[in-house]
Amino acid sequence: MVQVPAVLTVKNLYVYRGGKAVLEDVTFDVGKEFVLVVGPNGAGKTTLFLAVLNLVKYRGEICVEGVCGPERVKRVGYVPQALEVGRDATVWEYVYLPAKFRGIPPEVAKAALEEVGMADLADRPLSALSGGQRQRAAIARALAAGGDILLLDEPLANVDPQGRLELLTLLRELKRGRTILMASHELTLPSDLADKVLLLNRRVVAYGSLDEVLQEEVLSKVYSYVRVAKVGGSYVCVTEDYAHPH
Ligand SMILES: Nc1ncnc2c1ncn2[C@@H]1O[C@H](COP(=O)(O)OP(=O)(O)OP(=O)(O)O)[C@@H](O)[C@H]1O
Repeated sequence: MVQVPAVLTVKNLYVYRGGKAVLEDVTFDVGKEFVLVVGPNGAGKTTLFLAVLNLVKYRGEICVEGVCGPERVKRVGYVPQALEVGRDATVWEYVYLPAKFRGIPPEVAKAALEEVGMADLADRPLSALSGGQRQRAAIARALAAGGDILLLDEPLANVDPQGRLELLTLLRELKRGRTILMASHELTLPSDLADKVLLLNRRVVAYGSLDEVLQEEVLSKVYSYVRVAKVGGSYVCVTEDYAHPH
């Protein structure tokens, strides 16, 4: 695997929720690259993101270029699975609000809206957006607040095919010069999107290039049914969870 300088490092991470370990001894690092975070339901993908954001109690070390305390969060932008939005807010209000709280000038939020191709929709109420447009607005919000490390929690879920194509194009552009972790249930994605795959199931089951991890014998360690094919420029992976992932 190509070695790139680490931006985000996670070392011996443990998280307990509801009295049980949901992440155990998780260690990996990520440079300026795009990492797909996969694993069955309840594998700990969202919990990993919450720990990076300092939103759950954890044991272990999480650092952004040597900053391991809560200040590291200023570098991290988060796009949650369910977008908590007031439906009356406009795109601009939604995108600029967290940046405003951090004292970031509006120009940065404007540039973020432009980067996701939504500058012309700034005055539109969020309730009038499609699923794909909402995801793009959420990405702009995360970028505007200063996040050059982006944590995207299943951004392709509930997005129609056209929106999906637009999002994939945007994600390819965003990954230049940034660190992106994207949780996904779906493993059928263009192979040039991600640089690496982190296969989680409470622990790190595998971490490596797509060719290394998207293999039936690797994926079958956590999924009950797996078929993988490489078709044209894409991996086509069909998986089914075990009834009890742990
Ligand atoms: N607030 C909570 N209190 C207690 N346990 C929780 C809480 N939130 C999540 N969990 C548990 O933590 C484990 C990991 O959940 P998490 O949401 O991180 O997994 P995930 O991989 O993101 O799952 P999914 O793919 O279904 O979104 C699960 O067993 C879940 O039941």
